[in-house]
Amino acid sequence: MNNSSSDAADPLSLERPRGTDWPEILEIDARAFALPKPLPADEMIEFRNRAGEGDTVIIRDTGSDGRPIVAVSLYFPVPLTVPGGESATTAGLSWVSVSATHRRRGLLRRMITEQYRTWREREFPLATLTASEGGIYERFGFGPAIFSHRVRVTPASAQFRTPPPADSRVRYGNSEQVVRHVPEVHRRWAAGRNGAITRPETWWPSIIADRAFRRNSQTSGLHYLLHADGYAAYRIDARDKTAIVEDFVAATPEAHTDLWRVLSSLDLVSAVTASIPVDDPLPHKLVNARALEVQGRADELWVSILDVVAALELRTYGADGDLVLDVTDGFGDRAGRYRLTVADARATVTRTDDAPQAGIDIATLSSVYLGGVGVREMAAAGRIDADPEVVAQLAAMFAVDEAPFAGTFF
Ligand SMILES: CC(=O)SCCNC(=O)CCNC(=O)[C@H](O)C(C)(C)COP(=O)(O)OP(=O)(O)OC[C@H]1O[C@@H](n2cnc3c(N)ncnc32)[C@H](O)[C@@H]1OP(=O)(O)O
Repeated sequence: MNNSSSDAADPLSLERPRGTDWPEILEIDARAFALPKPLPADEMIEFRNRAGEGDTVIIRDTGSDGRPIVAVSLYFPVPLTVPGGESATTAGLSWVSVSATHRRRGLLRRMITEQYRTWREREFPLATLTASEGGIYERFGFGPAIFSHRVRVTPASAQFRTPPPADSRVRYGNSEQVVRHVPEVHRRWAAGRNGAITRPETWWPSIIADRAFRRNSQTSGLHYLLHADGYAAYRIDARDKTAIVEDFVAATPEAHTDLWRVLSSLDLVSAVTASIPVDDPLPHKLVNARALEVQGRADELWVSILDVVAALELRTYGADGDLVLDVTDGFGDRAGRYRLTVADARATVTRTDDAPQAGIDIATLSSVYLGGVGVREMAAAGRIDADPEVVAQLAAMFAVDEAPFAGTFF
């Protein structure tokens, strides 16, 4: 597709935006996401740098006065670490907005159909997204693949089992130290962490700038705690004296303990909130595990396997095996039978006509791909059609040592 597509009867034209369209795109997006105002100009420039590396589509209502843009969708290249440590460049779908005046007329479906065509052409093995609502994306072959826990730690009762070191090994960082240390340690952490998103260079200026639109009059700017092998960024909400951890990276167990020890002993702070992996060791490091309360579970990252062969061959596996999967796909072109043969943790995947041992739809396969959703749970929910011994075999193959965690919203 070159610049626009619409037929004579349909005034809704799907196009690639021009540079001058961006202020209008930001307005549509702010309105659709119920934000107080569009991104400020400096943020917009950095955002367009990100978007420029992917692809943006808009839909223009050419039949209305002013030919307004009524829908937008874009993707960035998002590097994701898969089980075994390989980094896959995924198509990270984002900023999907349809004007309230044009909703439920198939505009989202039209944009995703076009994006999907581009992703297949550009040979992305996977697509990813962070979802505003849970009921939208399964129909397009996405499944929630990473869950996280929203936790609240009460400093008054959070005492560590081990005594504190003489020196905390943690210091507050000034902006120069943050720029030098934070992207580097984040990269180091993400390189080996199942499910981690490695933030591209173009993302950092906006993250570190922490511009005023990210907070209100009662919340502070980010305070960075730096450790040789990690960091934590939190802001204070002065209304209830809570610390909100917005970013936490620990590349070693020691950094995890040292940073949490400081966070959970902030004077005059009634509670510390954070999003952590579902298998985070923090509660077990505390004398009283109830000092950490799990307040909710969030679907942190959705995944869609775009190329079944490439995606399944990218990750490593917990057990050897040889199974034929019958994959169904109600949206794209991924349906078919695939033989998955795993030897020494690596897979060979081929298309086959052989009889399948398990039936699974593409969204379910995408959910279990990183090991963050269990094969047994999905089979028990009726989402995988297989005999119990095949389920046990698949579960052993897809098992991972640590639950995936993305750590970045986009
Ligand atoms: C990755 C991200 O960016 S997540 C952010 C998504 N955006 C938002 O939440 C912003 C506010 N919402 C919106 O802008 C719009 O309502 C959107 C983008 C969610 C939906 O756009 P629409 O153009 O109305 O969707 P469209 O008419 O193409 O619907 C496509 C399908 O999704 C379904 N659908 C759309 N929105 C929802 C929803 N919120 N919950 C459940 N199903 C939905 C439709 O019923 C339709 O189903 P079908 O084709 O299987 O019959």
